[in-house]
Amino acid sequence: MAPLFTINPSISSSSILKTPTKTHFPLSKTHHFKKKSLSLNSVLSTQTDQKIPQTVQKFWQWLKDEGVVSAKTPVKPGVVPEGLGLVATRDVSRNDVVLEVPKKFWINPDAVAASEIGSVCSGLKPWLSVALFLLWEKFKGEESKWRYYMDVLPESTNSTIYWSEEELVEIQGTQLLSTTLGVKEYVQSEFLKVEEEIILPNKKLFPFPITLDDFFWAFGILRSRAFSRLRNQNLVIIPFADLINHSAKVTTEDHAQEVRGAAGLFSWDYLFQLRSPLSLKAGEQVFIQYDLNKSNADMALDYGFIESNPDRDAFTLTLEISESDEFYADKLDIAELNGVGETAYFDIKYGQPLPTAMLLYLRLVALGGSDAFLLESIFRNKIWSFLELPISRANEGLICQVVRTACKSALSSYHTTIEEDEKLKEEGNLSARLEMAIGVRMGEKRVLQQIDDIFKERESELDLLEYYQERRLKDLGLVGEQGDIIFWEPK
Ligand SMILES: C[S@@+](CC[C@H](N)C(=O)[O-])C[C@H]1O[C@@H](n2cnc3c(N)ncnc32)[C@H](O)[C@@H]1O
Repeated sequence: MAPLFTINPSISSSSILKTPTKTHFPLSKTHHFKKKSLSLNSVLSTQTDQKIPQTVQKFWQWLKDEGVVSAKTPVKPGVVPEGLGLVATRDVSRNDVVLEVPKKFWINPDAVAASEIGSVCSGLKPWLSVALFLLWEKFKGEESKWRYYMDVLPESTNSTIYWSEEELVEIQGTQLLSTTLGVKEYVQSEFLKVEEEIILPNKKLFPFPITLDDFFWAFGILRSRAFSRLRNQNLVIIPFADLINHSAKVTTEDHAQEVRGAAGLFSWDYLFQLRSPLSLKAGEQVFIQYDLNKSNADMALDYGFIESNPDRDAFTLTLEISESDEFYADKLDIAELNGVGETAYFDIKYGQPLPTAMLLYLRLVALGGSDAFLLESIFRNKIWSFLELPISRANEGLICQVVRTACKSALSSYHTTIEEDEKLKEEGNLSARLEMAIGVRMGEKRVLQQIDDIFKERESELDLLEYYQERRLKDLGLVGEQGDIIFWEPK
């Protein structure tokens, strides 16, 4: 029998915010803010604080000049352990509006369409057009309307798309590594297409060389800073609002919204409005929750940091109906009738039960031998509900065996054990990237271990489980409560 499941990452290349790669950003002559890890208290007191980089001070002045912020705005940019962040300038109550940014300062596909490069970007995927726009504005340097914003953008993050080969060795065997490589390949191929179809044929619009590294920079910026949960806005960068950092302490996600309101002295427009999810004292940093559903591997790829919370540990199991299965067509038909396909992905999270559909799918994939009659068309409408419970000892045993073998094989492909990782963590003194690598590989292994434990326990219960034929006899009233067969006795 072909392998029941392969272990590989699921990469969606359809949307930027689920997909992307490496490097250095030599780009323009404008100087970039270099991340520093200063303590919060040392920073933010006044507008002219020398510890605030010049670029940030100029950005703040620009926001004031443009009327985006005023004396009423209760936050300002500051240097914090996460790079730049937003810090309260006075006490803020939970749910208070901390900032509003008018639509004319949003960078989204509409802004690109209205720009000089709009005509050549019209057929592009939204993320590609915004990425090109960022690069185009960046290269314009002093000429750019967005120069003060461009100057506060980081050169890179700790996202795995920027890791060196040596650093990537630390996530050897992980799904994060396969996803990272897949995303890098995807971004590279999109870059080559855009270069050939848009950049090179429009030399007047793009008189400067755009390298793959530049493109990765733009991709990383989008991936780590774009807001995607606004009504009508699937991909939008909001300068100033994008300085906000994430904290696990925030457990709600609805902090941002689009409202209509005053955008300057005489005009009304849509505003991006951000509320503080927590109450704060003056001088404290404002945080939001980026995404409750992302695993640590997603966070490492998108934002370049992870949480120590084991609830973020996850592993995606990929199960498939093999084309070489003699019942391939019937199984596929049944799967499709029930909303799954030839390949199914199941995200397993640490500490949470297995997804319900996973056992059904496994039982279907493993169906064969004397159970194969259930695949006949007369059972087509009922088979999915039959699969909710164990079918036969052979079927359930096969599932356990295959899943456990796959877990063990996946576990052996990591170059360290959970215990070795724990020891490294205890020893401390790790770089941010190494700490992330250890956290993610340990998390994946913990989930694999958990899956193995679940199926190990199930394997030990195989003799105690009730199977399809027994249930059927019971339904027909032919089996007693104790499992004894009731024979018909003529009176
Ligand atoms: C939307 S930006 C926030 C502003 C950013 N700190 C800066 O300096 O421009 C998201 C990036 O901030 C950093 N960041 C946000 N929250 C963080 C956290 N809790 N721990 C570490 N880094 C964080 C990561 O580099 C992430 O990619």
